[in-house]
Amino acid sequence: MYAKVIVDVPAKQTNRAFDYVVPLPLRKWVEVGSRVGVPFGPRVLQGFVVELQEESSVDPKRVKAIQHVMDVVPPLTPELVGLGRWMSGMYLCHEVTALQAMLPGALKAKYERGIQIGDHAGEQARTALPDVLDILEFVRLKGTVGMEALMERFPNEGLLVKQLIESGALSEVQIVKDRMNTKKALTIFPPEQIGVLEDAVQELSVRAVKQKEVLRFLMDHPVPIRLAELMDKLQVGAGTVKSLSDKGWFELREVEVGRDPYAGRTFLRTKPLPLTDEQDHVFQEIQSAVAAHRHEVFLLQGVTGSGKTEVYLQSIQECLDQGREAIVLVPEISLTPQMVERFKGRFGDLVAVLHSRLSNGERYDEWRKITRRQVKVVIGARSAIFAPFTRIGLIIIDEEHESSYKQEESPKYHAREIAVQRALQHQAVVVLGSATPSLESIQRTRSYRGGKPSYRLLLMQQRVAGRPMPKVHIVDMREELKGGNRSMFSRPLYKAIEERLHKKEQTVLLLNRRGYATFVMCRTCGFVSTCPHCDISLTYHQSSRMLRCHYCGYAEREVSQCPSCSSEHIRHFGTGTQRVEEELGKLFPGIRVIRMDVDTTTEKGSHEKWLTMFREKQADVLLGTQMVAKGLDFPDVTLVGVIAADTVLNLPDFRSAERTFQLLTQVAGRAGRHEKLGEVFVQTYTPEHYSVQCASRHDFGGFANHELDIRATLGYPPFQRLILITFSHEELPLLVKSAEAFVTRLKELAADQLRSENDLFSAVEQTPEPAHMEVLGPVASPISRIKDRYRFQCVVKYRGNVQASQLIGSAVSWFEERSSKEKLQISVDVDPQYLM
Ligand SMILES: Nc1ncnc2c1ncn2[C@@H]1O[C@H](COP(=O)(O)OP(=O)(O)OP(=O)(O)O)[C@@H](O)[C@H]1O
Ligand SMILES: [Zn+2]
Ligand SMILES: [Zn+2]
Repeated sequence: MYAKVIVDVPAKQTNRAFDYVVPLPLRKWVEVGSRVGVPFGPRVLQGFVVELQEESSVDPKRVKAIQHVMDVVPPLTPELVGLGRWMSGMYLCHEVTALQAMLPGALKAKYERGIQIGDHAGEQARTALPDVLDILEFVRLKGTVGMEALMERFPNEGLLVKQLIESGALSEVQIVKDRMNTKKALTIFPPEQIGVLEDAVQELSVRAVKQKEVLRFLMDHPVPIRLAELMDKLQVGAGTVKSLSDKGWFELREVEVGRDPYAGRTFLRTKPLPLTDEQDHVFQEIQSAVAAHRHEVFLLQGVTGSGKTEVYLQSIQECLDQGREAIVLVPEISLTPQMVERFKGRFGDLVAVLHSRLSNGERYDEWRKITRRQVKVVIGARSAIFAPFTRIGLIIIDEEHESSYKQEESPKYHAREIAVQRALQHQAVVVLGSATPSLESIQRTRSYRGGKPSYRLLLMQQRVAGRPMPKVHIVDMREELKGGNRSMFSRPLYKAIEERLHKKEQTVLLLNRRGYATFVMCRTCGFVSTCPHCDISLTYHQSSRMLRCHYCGYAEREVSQCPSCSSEHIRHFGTGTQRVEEELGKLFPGIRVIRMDVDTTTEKGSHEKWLTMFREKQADVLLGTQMVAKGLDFPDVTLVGVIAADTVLNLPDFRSAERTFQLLTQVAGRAGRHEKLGEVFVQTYTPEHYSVQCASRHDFGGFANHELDIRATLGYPPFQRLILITFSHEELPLLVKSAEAFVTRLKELAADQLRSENDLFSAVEQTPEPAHMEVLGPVASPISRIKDRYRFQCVVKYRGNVQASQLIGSAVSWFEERSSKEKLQISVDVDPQYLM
């Protein structure tokens, strides 16, 4: 038997599968998805088995053998291995990079695997076959057995061992000298004859109050308890407990604990709520697709507070009832304890939580619950999309428009695309939910394939219980300036905050820090410098005092007078949260402000801490960046203020209007979600802009139509797709020369393909849209130098049946063959979220 193995060296030369013999003793242990050690040149490397076959076309004398297998249960499923191949073609990354991205960090480190007796060994032992007893006995005697020792002793029992692990009779662990090891905790085991503690209490001196308290507690609760928990409960020191165990009243020893980050927290079980008509309609659609095992993608557009989460919960229940599994993605910053609580409250221990604030070890424990089939639901941020489930029925992506679903480093995948790809393999349903769906997704509900829209649109236009949407006021900051107000707070917003302080209600203030001080705007008339070729605002470069276009390279000198109204109040624009906080303090002495931004939330758990404080009304104002805009559900928030809506609007990015609309809608949605009415003030220098106007009317449809028209005219997504190619080199002249050579070659390749493609189209007379591809640039990247490397970029725009990734792949190979010694780096970003 032969295995095709992808070795763990992300390089062009190793970006293919190599053939290895599977030696006889390993045959029962190796599967597609197994990690193996293979000889490669002088070294032994880690690799992934991606295929098994009876024959190999490689000369048998030259084929080497797999040395060892690293895990009993392969960390990847055959489906994920296939996904890795797809990703490498789609996103132009090394296959091994894609596979590695699917594993929890703990598994990427150097380590060894071992087998121990599991929690359920006892049950097995009673009913088991002699073979099983042999294995269990062997492991029991050794404590921890290395993979190799086990395989040597039971070469033919691979399947059986896997079954034992699945049933919990054995458990796979990491034997590492490192921190990743499974965690142990000192635990108290009360004696079986609990009555003896009564004697102990009598024996102790009257002054040993604390010790007696511990013993009494154990008599009332005669079950094992962690030392830390007991100390916490009774407010006693470790010494007190230790002295009791030294006297032999009970046993104190270390046991392995799952690092469940939510351990010890009790989640109130919740029952499904009776659905509103709108919710029920949506739920029926989703549930019937799930029940029919029909692959379908739904776009659920529901206004803020319409009760999307309840629909998710009931759909998941439906999926579980069918014996299938569900993945829920939420943006990292919405993955708060409140969010987790809603899922754990409904599904209890069937839920695993994966997010980046967990330590490597915690993540690994959660991930193991999936491979051990202990959980049926995974809730997590982007990378949870790779959860190694084998019977997926439903994948939910909440806030599907969020740009954080796109990974910025290789593999530069979009979780939405991965979700659809995986769901296709599982005949599963995808639900993309948002109050402000991305235009890409909206367009897919309107474009038909085989008579059906690619995505199906489901709508929820009412808030639950007939609660009204908050009233949104647009405040024209140009008028404020004319009226002599130079403060960053307009008079209406000032009054509104004052009122809330008086009524003891709460306020959320949003300041967008992205794009800090980068664009130039006239404070008198709102004029913003834009590129004459691209309809995108120019970026101010402090060092050269120039304004530049990041798409086409156009540049102009900084101006000191507004070209539109000749005012001298023109300057680069931006303000920080800290300054807003100071000003609040001056305007409203004694005001209690919680500031949430990157500076105040770096510490683990700080994000949750601030939100809890705010929920408990320890502050009047929650002031922050984007992180205050999403998912928060506080009953006493009746006012939302946006300090400057324009900061996003004028970013040099074709998505800036979309992002502005999304942000304004999301943050407005935080107000008045419960009994009290909500009110929103949006301060802006461009009150007439359609993104501001539509957001103020809660008019998603109007915004989408307007924006789609513009995108169609300018040839931007979703009508054309983009690929960003970035070149970098230490020497500028070489970089420019290479980038130009690359672009020339790419254009040649594209011309060839397009010719044949469009010939084909005209031959069959059925072209929905003719294939088209253009290459813009190369121009200097917006960030023109990083770590002493200069950067240039080009943007590929294409539509129709163009194999753009493949074309770029060929151009990259062509280039690398010619210039192997030059240190030019090329990085490719398919469907980039930011063109930087
Ligand atoms: N059928 C229902 N009956 C009563 N209350 C409900 C129902 N569905 C949801 N709710 C409540 O309505 C509130 C808003 O629901 P939820 O948070 O799910 O909205 P959402 O659409 O996810 O909002 P957002 O997009 O703003 O996060 C919650 O407090 C929720 O418990
Ligand atoms: Zn002006
Ligand atoms: Zn331009």
